[in-house]
Amino acid sequence: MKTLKIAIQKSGRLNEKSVELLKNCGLNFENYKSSLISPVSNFPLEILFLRDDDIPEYVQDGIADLGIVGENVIQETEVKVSYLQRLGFGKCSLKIAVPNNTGIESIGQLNGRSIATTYPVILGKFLKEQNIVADIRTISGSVEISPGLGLSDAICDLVSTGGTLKSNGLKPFADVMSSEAVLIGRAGSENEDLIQELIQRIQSVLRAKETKYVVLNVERDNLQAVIALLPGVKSPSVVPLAEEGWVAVHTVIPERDFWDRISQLKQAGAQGIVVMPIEKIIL
Ligand SMILES: Nc1ncnc2c1ncn2[C@@H]1O[C@H](COP(=O)(O)OP(=O)(O)OP(=O)(O)O)[C@@H](O)[C@H]1O
Ligand SMILES: O=P(O)(O)OC[C@H]1O[C@H](OP(=O)(O)OP(=O)(O)O)[C@H](O)[C@@H]1O
Ligand SMILES: [Mg+2]
Repeated sequence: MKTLKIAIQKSGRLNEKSVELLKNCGLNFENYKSSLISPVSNFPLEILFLRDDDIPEYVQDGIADLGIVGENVIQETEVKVSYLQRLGFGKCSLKIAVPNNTGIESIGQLNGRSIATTYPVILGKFLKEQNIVADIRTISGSVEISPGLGLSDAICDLVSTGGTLKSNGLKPFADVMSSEAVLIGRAGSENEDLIQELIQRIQSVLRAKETKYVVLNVERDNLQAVIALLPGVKSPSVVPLAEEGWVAVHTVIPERDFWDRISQLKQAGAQGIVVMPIEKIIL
């Protein structure tokens, strides 16, 4: 049988979450710091540990069948790959930032200025769309210190908490793109069946992350009111309790409005609410 290859980041921001996702899919593999390639013992898959910049090209060229990488890297490398699944981690934004005390107040004032970045392709396209002609200074890291060193008037870099900008006396000025980790592949792969199997496993893990399993007790008289508040995968399971007139309701609740729903359920008569994490939801 053919063995698939998936490329993930060797070390850095996406490594841990990528490994965790694959492990949660039930894949068994060793994850030594020195491993560059690791076979999966219970699925026809090998994991390649790479610099994230190389991942889109490896997938485009068919060296890897799949990859996990930030959208920012895909856009910057301008490769042709298919987005198979958004993964919900590595969320950040690419922003232009300027020193706190700068005279630059509007986007038009970037004309004729210099902007340091590790993303010259994305920034170049953005400036063109905005009809700005600026001097893009491509550097390979520590972008935030360049205005302080007199290397540039502004920067364009990834931001999540904003802590790095703040500690370097910079403020966000314009949003260029938002990004998260995505699963990428190549159109027309000959291993479509195996790829689909892996995507379904990944989706079942992602679905489970967004929901909680809830068991609650309620008097039969209040059962309909409680059921009306439950979304559930299908209708909830209702199990009679030893105590006459009471039932246990088993259901699945989305994480996003969890606490609102729990307080509504309590008001409707739910008691003894037990909440459990879900490992996988297979549709
Ligand atoms: N502050 C952040 N918060 C959340 N996600 C981030 C942040 N910074 C970067 N990312 C995402 O994580 C990806 C990897 O970031 P990292 O800093 O590890 O890259 P790198 O230094 O280029 O790593 P490599 O050594 O693999 O080339 C980025 O391309 C981006 O998609
Ligand atoms: O808004 P914040 O939460 O402060 O995050 C932003 C920082 O994170 C990224 O760098 P990272 O820490 O990954 O280091 P790197 O420059 O070595 O890639 C990015 O290049 C910023 O410097
Ligand atoms: Mg990189």
